[in-house]
Amino acid sequence: MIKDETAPLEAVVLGTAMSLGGTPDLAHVYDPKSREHIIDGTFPKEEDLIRENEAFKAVLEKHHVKVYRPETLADTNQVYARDIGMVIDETFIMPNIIEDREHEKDGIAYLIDQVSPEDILVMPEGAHAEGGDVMPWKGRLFVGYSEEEDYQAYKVSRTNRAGLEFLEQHFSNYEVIGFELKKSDTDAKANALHLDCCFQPIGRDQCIIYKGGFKNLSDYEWLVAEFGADNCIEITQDEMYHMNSNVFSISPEVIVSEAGFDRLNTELERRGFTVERVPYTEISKMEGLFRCSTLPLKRSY
Ligand SMILES: NC(=O)NCCC[C@H](N)C(=O)O
Repeated sequence: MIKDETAPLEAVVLGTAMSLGGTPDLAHVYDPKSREHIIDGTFPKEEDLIRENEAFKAVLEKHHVKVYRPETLADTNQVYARDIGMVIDETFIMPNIIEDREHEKDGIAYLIDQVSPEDILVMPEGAHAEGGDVMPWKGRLFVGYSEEEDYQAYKVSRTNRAGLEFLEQHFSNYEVIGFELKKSDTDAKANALHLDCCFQPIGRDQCIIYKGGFKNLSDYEWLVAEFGADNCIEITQDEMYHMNSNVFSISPEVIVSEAGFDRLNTELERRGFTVERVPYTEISKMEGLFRCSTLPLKRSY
């Protein structure tokens, strides 16, 4: 059962960096930050990614979370488990994701086999959504998406209107609210790859938000009004680039955050959160962080 972003976590799929397949060539890159690091010769090494990813696993286990791993597929980047499936209520949704990453789904097939068939929802052709864009929160379903023009124009546009409408049809118990995101295939500072790259609810009624990630100012303003300005931690463009909104909630009180996010971590502690600091800078080079690395299966209510 998953109804929100922060209830105490019981079980999760954590992506793996094993058998990453080395540095991709530019023809096979699908986000601007990886692209930047390939060009600069700073694309992360598998051993460093594994070290960071295992440190995250240790923190999850310290908090008694059952951690499942994808089956390792040869030469496949499986770090970001978030995007390849999603759980809403008791339903496991198998979405249509970017073709370059479709193969990653094979790694979690063994887990999906354990879900009863009536709890599996397969997205129809033409509807696209990735888990990083989808967030249940207090009876609402926040969805980052692109309208057709952007969806066709950008590789980093991953959820389309048909995906949004599919969620609307199947989760009529939620009020589905779509937010168009700003996209760039070449400039990571001008790109909100997924909704969780510019926004995430935390605690019971707070959020982390980057204004510039929203294509329409009115969406950002709506969220700030909804959460209340005092309950929003606003982050800068640089903080967005370093993925400050992509922390991960183990519970309403405990947040996993990057060890070097000084301003954010201090602010979270000032607000009463327990911050579990994990070094994750190498993983951040591929335009994802903690939330992106996880696919929560069960939170307790
Ligand atoms: N939820 C997320 O934002 N996931 C990060 C995915 C990063 C990966 N390089 C991608 O472009 O799909």
